[in-house]
Amino acid sequence: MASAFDGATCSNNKDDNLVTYEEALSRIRRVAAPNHVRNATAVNQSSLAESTKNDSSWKTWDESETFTSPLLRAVGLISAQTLVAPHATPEYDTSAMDGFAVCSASTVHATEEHPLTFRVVDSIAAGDSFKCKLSSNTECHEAERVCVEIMTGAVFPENRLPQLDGVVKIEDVVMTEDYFDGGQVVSRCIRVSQPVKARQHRRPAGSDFQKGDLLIQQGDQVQPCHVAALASLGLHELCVYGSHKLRHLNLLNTEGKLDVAVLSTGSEVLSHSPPMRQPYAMDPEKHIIPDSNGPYLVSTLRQKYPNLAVRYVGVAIDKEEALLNILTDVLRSGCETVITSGGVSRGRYDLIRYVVETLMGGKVIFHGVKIRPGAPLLFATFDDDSKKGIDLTGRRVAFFGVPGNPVAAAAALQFFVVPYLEARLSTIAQTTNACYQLRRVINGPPRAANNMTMKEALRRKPKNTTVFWLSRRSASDSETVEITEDQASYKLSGLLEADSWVLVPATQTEIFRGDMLACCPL
Ligand SMILES: Nc1nc2c(c(=O)[nH]1)N[C@H]1C(S)=C(S)[C@@H](COP(=O)(O)OP(=O)(O)OC[C@H]3O[C@@H](n4cnc5c(N)ncnc54)[C@H](O)[C@@H]3O)O[C@H]1N2
Ligand code: MOO
Repeated sequence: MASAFDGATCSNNKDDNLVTYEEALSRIRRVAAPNHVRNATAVNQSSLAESTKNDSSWKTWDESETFTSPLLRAVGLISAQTLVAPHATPEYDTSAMDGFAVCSASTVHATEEHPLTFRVVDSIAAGDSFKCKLSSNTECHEAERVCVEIMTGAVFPENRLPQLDGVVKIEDVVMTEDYFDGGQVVSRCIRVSQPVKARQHRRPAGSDFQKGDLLIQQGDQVQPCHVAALASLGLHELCVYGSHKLRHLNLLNTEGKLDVAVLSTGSEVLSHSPPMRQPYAMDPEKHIIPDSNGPYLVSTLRQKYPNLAVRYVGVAIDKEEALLNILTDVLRSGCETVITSGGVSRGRYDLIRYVVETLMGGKVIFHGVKIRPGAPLLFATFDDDSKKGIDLTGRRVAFFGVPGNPVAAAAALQFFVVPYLEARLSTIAQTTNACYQLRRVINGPPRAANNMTMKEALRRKPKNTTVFWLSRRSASDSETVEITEDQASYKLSGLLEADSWVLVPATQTEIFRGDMLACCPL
C-alpha cells in the first residue's frame, strides 16, 4: 500500500487548506440536516422517563458505604478517596510536533538564501526508543549536522544524541532524497532556512503532572476531566460513595443500539480496557502512555447524552491495515457517529485521512481548521454511495478525527462534535416526534453557554484564528471568568484546573479586562 508520506520532497502547504471555525460549523450543520435521519435511534417517551428516574436516584448516595467503580462509570458519583499522581508525566522529554530534532546551536546562521543541510540518520515514532544508526565513535561535531526525524509525542534521543535539543516542523523544511541508479534511496536530507530556538517544540518531562500532584479529592463529584487525568496515570478504578446498587444505575438501557463509537489511535497508546491491550505494549523497549482521550470522550458524551449508546472501542495501532479493519468493523456495527483521536496531523504515521478517504471511500468535508487548540481536526462522512462502499443500510455516518493532544481532543469534542450531535438530535426529534433528553441533570439545570466578563487582559493571540481557552469562573462573582495559567494542548493538568472554555473569535486579537466573551462549561 502507498504510504501517506510518499514523495521525495515535502511541499510547504502550511495553512492554505484550513477553513475558519464558522465555515467548519456550517458544514457540520449541513451534514446533520434532516434528510439523513435514522428512525431507529429515536428514543421514546418511556425511555426518557426511565432515565430521568435514574437521575434522581443518583442523588441518594449513602456516605456510610463505598464501592470501587470502573472509572468510566464513576462520572457524577462522589469520590471517597483522595488520589495524587503516582509519577510525573510526560515521563520523558517528548516532541510537540512532527518534524526533525536538530542541534539548535548549529542553526543560528540558517537563512532563506543560505539554508543549512542536515542528514537524517534515523526516525523515532511515538512510543519508540531511539536506537541510533550512527557508529559508536561518531563525534559530537558530526552530530551537529545530522538530525533525527521525530513524531509528535516521541521521546527525544537524549541518551545518544543530546545535542539534538530542538525540533523544526516538517512543513518548515525542504526534504531531499538521493537515489542509487536502481532507484533505491541512499540518504535523506533536510534543508533548514531559519534558526531553531533552543528546546523548540520540546515538552519537558514532568511538565504536565509532577509526582504527588493532586488529581481528585475525597468529596469531589467525579467529572470527565478527573477521568482523563486518572486514566493518563494508568488508573482504571475509583472508590466512590454509595451502595453497590448505584453501580448499575449509570448503565442506561441502550442495549441493541450504538450511536457513537470512540476509537483511540496510536501505537504508543495503551487501551483503557484491559482485554484490548495490544501486544506492542508488552515490549519493555516501548514508551507507552495510557489512553486518556478515549475515557474522556466516552465519559463526556455519556454524561451529556445519557440516551445515546456510546461505546469505547479501544485503541488501534498506527498501521493502515489495523485501522482499516477496525474502522470497517465499527461502520458495520451500526453506529451513526465515529470519533477517533490521534493520527490527523503531518507525521509519517498520521494515517487517518488516508485510511478514511483513500482506503474506505469516505468524503472529507474539511481537514484543518483555523483554531487553537485542535487545528488538524478532520471531518468526513460515509454514505452507501461511497466508492469503496461498505453496506451502511441507508445510514450516513459522520466521522470526526480529533487530534491526539488531550486538550485539543477535548476542544474538538466541545466545539465540533457536540454541535453536530445537538443538531442531529434536534433533527431526529423534529422529524420523528421523539423526545430527547439532551443533558443529564446532576446538579441543577444544565449550564448553558453565556457571555462572561474577563477578569484580566489577555496576551495577544494569533490573527485569523479562533482560540478556545481553558478558564475558571470566579468564586466571588458568577459573571466573571479568568483564563487559567500554564495551558498547553498536551497538559491534562490544565483541564483539571478549569471549569469552562472561553471562545475568542478569529477577528479579536487582544482581550482587555472587562471584555465580554462567550463562555461554556467544560
Ligand atoms: N509538523 C507538525 N506537527 C504537528 C502539528 C503541525 O501542524 N505540524 N500539529 C500539532 C497539533 S496542533 C496537534 S493537536 C497534534 C495532533 O496530532 P495527531 O492528531 O496526529 O496526533 P498524534 O500525533 O497521534 O498524537 C499527538 C499527541 O497526543 C498523544 N496522544 C495521542 N492519542 C492519545 C490518547 N488516546 N491519549 C493520550 N494521549 C494521546 C500522543 O502521544 C502525542 O503526544 O500534532 C501536532 N504536530
Ligand atoms: O496541540 Mo494542537 O495545538 O491542536 O492544538
